[in-house]
Amino acid sequence: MSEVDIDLFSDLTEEEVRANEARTQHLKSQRLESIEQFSKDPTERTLMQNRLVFRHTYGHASPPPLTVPSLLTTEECQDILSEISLQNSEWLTSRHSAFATTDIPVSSLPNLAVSLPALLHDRLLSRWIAPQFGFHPTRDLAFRDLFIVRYAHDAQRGLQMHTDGCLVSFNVLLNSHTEFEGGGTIFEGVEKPVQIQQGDCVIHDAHLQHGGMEVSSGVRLILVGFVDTVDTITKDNIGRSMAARTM
Ligand SMILES: O=C(O)CCC(=O)C(=O)O
Ligand SMILES: [Fe+2]
Repeated sequence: MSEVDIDLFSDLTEEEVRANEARTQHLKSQRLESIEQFSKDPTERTLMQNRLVFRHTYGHASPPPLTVPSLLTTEECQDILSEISLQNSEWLTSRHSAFATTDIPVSSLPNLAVSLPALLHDRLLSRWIAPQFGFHPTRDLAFRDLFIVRYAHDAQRGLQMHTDGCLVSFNVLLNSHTEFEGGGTIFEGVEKPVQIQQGDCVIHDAHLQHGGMEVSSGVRLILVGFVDTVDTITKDNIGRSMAARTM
């Protein structure tokens, strides 16, 4: 074949389209066959198997959001908020590129950077998120990001509909619901916004479209977490630090 015969932009022939479809179908059924042979118990499967089962189960339809009441006590919520005032932390608006929140990363708060992820790992990842989504309670999951978000009637009021770049997301209301009007999390397919009490937590599949309902008065403060499998978080962190070194 001469160079002029190669047209990268030509449409595939009907035969090639059929062959591609058959290959995709074959891969799908191979994947399904191997998933069916996995143990039904997530603690007996590997991390990669658990991830495959998660994708297979929720790839086409997300489960409805789940509310965990009183994940944090009122005192614990207040301690988190006092730490922000104590550190005189600056609210950032450029950490999440596409759907930016006004936020502070927990990693920048010295008295919470280690203790809060540890507490949430135990109380939320192991007890709720791992069993709910088919992961090993202690081995598989970690936080890709953990941050405190501020919505206010005279600043950022809400957040448009989006999906998060992780497997599972959650938010915990940190201040009292009496300190604002409106607010809550809107989910595709859920009629009313999910409005929780101080310390309660809403967990959801990160691919379920959701957004922050605008506050019409006052201030709403939430703790947001993006949860993923430890292997992908480690890989992305290595990639990021290598990119930083070559800059
Ligand atoms: O405001 C909320 O309830 C949702 C926040 C959120 O989805 C996010 O920060 O990614
Ligand atoms: Fe989100």
